[in-house]
Amino acid sequence: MTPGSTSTESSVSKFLPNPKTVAPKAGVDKGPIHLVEAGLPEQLRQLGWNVVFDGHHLFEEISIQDDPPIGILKNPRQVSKVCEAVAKTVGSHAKNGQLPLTLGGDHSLAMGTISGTLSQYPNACVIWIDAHADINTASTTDSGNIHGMPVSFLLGLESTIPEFAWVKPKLTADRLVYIGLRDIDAGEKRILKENNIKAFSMHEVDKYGIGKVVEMALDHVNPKRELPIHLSFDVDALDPSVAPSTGTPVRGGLTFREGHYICEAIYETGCLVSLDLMEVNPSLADADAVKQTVAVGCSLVRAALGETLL
Ligand SMILES: NC(=[NH2+])NCCC[C@H](N)C(=O)O
Ligand SMILES: [Mn+2]
Ligand SMILES: [Mn+2]
Repeated sequence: MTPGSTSTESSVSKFLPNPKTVAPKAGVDKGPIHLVEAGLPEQLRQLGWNVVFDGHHLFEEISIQDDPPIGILKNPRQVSKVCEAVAKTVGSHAKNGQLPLTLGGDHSLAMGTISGTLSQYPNACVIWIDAHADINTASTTDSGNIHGMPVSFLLGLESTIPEFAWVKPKLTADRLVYIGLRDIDAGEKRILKENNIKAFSMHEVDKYGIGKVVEMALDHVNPKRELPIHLSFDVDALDPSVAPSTGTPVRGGLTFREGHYICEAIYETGCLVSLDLMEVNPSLADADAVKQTVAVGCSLVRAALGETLL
């Protein structure tokens, strides 16, 4: 076990939606396979975790033949079903006292992971590391990509689609904080303001430094450092020079160290109960870029699970 932890097991659960139907750009489903093949489970064992690896979830059984758009939302039934299955699996790992690590896959999966986490830890807070807010509703989304919407479902800001009725709005706006934002749609800006959601964009990272930003983020969602934390890390929060293989890269992102610092600081709280690493997409870059992104992904996860520099 990692120093200071009790009998928590790391449950490496890997979930991927059907690439053809869920990911706006095919290939995001292959990210987890690369992370696992790069040796992530073994690296976590080296850190002292007892890793229970669920295997690669391809969700063929959920392959829905007829999934026409709802409004402009793409593959809504498929995404909903996969996320619901993910919610159940994450919830049952958490119930067993394990720490679910979910490797994506696109960020719509966080609807599942966070629902699962909240089923076991109803008072958990969410720290969302991303270039994007992923808080569009069915009426604000321009792309129709559900990976740009999971937060609005989790907060109950989007509840007009019966296919997603299983997503119960168990998260409240005051238990959510963002770090790394820099590409926000107009409708999302309005939603963030109207709901008083705390967000540290790259502007604040530049202004205060990452140490202060993480401290302020924790002070907002977890002032006494006593609530369970779900960390949802979209690899596109990092600058594309650090993590190039991702579907929606945005320049001006977190440095390698800033990304790792966030993970280290959250681990240090002792409150982490569930972790996502999303949006590694090996099909979108040359082999060296893929290797680099996968290596960074593995090392972010290690940092969030206790690896230290000294
Ligand atoms: N998980 C992601 N990569 N999200 C990007 C979302 C981009 C854009 N805001 C959209 O809604 O389509
Ligand atoms: Mn995202
Ligand atoms: Mn993103």
